Formats: sequence, C-alpha cells, structure tokens
Amino acid sequence: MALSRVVLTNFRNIAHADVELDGVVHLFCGANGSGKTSLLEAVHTLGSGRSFRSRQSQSLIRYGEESLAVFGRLRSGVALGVEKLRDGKGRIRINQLPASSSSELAACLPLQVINSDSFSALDGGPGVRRQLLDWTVFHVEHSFSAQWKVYQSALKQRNALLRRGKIDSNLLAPWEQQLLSAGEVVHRGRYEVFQRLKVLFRARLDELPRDVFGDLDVQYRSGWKRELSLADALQSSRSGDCDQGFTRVGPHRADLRFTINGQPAEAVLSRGQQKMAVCALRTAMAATVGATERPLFLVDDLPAELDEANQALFARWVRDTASQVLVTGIDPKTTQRAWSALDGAWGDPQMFHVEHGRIECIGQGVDQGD
Ligand SMILES: Nc1ncnc2c1ncn2[C@@H]1O[C@H](COP(=O)(O)OP(=O)(O)OP(=O)(O)O)[C@@H](O)[C@H]1O
Repeated sequence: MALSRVVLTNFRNIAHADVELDGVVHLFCGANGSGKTSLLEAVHTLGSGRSFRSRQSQSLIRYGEESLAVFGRLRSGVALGVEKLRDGKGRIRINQLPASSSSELAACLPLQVINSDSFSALDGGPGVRRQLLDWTVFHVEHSFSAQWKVYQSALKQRNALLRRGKIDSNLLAPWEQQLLSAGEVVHRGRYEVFQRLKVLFRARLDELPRDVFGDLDVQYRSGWKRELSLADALQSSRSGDCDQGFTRVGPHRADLRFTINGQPAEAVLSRGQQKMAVCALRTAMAATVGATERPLFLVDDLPAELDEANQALFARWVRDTASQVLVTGIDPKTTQRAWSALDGAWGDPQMFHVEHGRIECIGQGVDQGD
C-alpha cells in the first residue's frame, strides 16, 4: 500500500504542499522546525484520521486558519481525504465518498511509525502495547475492529452498572454475554497473531548481539488468569468488580511483557538497544501482516540513538517488510547513508529539502563522497 502523492493544506507550518512520491525511499531533510515531522504527521492523519503527536486536531491546523486538509492517492488509484475544522468536526473521504470511521482509512493505508515516542512500546502503559498487537490483528483480519468495538461497548455498560452498585445477574447477564462472545473472538485473534509475531520478532532479534538480545522474551497476557476461562474469570471477579466500580479482568487488560531474564527489558537495555528492540518489533508486525498489506513506514529522525550499523540493519528490515518509507533528518548525507547501501530502488532514495514549511524535491540521493 504505497502512496503516489500527498497534498497538504494548512497543516501546522505547511500552508500548501504537493508532494509526488515516485520511489520507495523518500528522505525529507531540513533544519529544526522546518516542517519535516509535520509532513509525517499529515501522512499519519491520512492513514488513521489523527496525528501521532497530538490527540487534539486543532493543534494541527495552521495558526490563523479555520481548517486543514490532507489528500492522498495510493498507487492502486484509491483516493483518501481528511479534513479537520477548528470546532473539532471533520470529514473523511475515500474515493470521494464519505467514510464512517478512521479504521476505513487504516485498512487502505497501513502505517508504522518510528519516532521518539517509540520507546513507549517498552516503558509505556499496557494500552500502548495492546494497540501494537491490535494493529497487527486488524491488518491480518479487518473484522477484528468490529468485535473489539462490541466488546468495548459491552464493557462500558457493565461498568456503568457496577458503578451504580448493581450486581443483579439479570441486569449484568446481557452485557456479560456480549463481553464473553466478543471477548473470546478478540482474545483468539490476538493469541493466534501473537504466535506468528513472536517468531518473526525473534528472527530479527537473532540478528542483534546475542549477549544482549539472546534472552529478550515477549509474552502475551490475555487480561485474566490463564487457568480460568473468560466466563469463569468474569464470574469470580464480579463482587470485587462491584466494590471497585469497574471490570478488572478481560481482554481490555491484555498486555505484552518484554523481559530479559525476568527483568523488564527497559530496565536492562540501553536507549539505542531499546530502539532496536522496537524497530525489530515494528518490522516483525509488518511481516506478520504479510505481503498483501505491506505498510508504509514513517521514520522521524532515524539516526537519533542509533549507530550506523543499527541504522543499516533497520533499513534492511524495512526493505523486507514495507511498501515505502518516509524518513526525516537534518543532514541529507547522514540521513541517506543507511538507505544508499541497499540494492535497487531501495538504495536510490528520493531527496526532499524542507524549509519554512515548503517541501521541494531535489532529486535522487546526494553524492556520499566528501
Ligand atoms: N498549528 C501550527 N501552525 C503553524 N505552525 C505550527 C503549528 N504547530 C506547530 N507549528 C510549527 O511548525 C514548525 C514545524 O514543526 P515540525 O515539528 O514539523 O519541525 P521539524 O522540521 O520536524 O523539526 P525538528 O527537526 O526540530 O524535529 C515548528 O516551528 C512549529 O513551531
């Protein structure tokens, strides 16, 4: 799923940009504050309805303007459009027709992001890791998001009853029935996809130093005690749930645990090693999804925290799993080094210069000689 063109209007400091994406590797270089990350955010908005930097769409709209728009065309010909207004309203269009949810965008344009927030996969809360797993499940099986929505709405209803101190079985039963049926599907989807993801993650870790990454383990936690069925777990936590006013067990408490010899991985790994573990995870997620929905990678400042060997290894992982990659950096030579070492189209990056919100294509890779 590659983009052939993206058009931005009033997106942060970018008043207007029309960017043709003819290749597979596209490097956007420029000074701090020039608008590089804004371009990645705009592409992210196109594929998910929101930025990876801010949940508030108002902050994305160029100062003094009332709305922003991002338009994109995929190589397949599909046209995507997202518009956001200052009052919080917005519109999503796919092939000029209104779309009802941002998951329709995600199905058209799968995205992976590597940026300074990527560490949260290891040191953030369980919700971050659940989202990563769910991204993978969704792109393997799009119907997953419908079941997850059913589960979440039943959970909301059960919690509302619990908060009112209602443990009347007759009132709880219909919501628990929904929780069970949707919850089982969600769990099964996650479990099956996790088994494949784990193998592909391990294969990438095996390319990293064994003394550090050899013992890095990842486990899937379903959100309730393994020895119980979900039905039994819900039943046995009912009175405690009522005391607390919320449902304490179930797929909404699922997590991935990354450990090294029983210790949390983030407590052992250096920053650069953590970033490589996340790069391994995200490219393994892309590989799990497979060839039909190869994602587009958005990489904000790859050289940050990574030495040259690790940047080169990450570039190879991306080549093997992505449809396309958009990378930002300050210095063109440093930014392109990892990519220029690759063969074929992947080794021939398209370069863009970004300055004061203007994006200009400056051709293929710059000369690496000094
Ligand atoms: N809503 C907005 N309207 C106009 N400008 C904005 C808005 N939000 C942020 N900016 C400005 O847009 C500029 C571009 O920010 P961006 O994060 O894209 O820069 P960058 O090129 O990625 O920089 P860095 O190399 O420092 O990461 C910044 O100067 C920022 O202050």
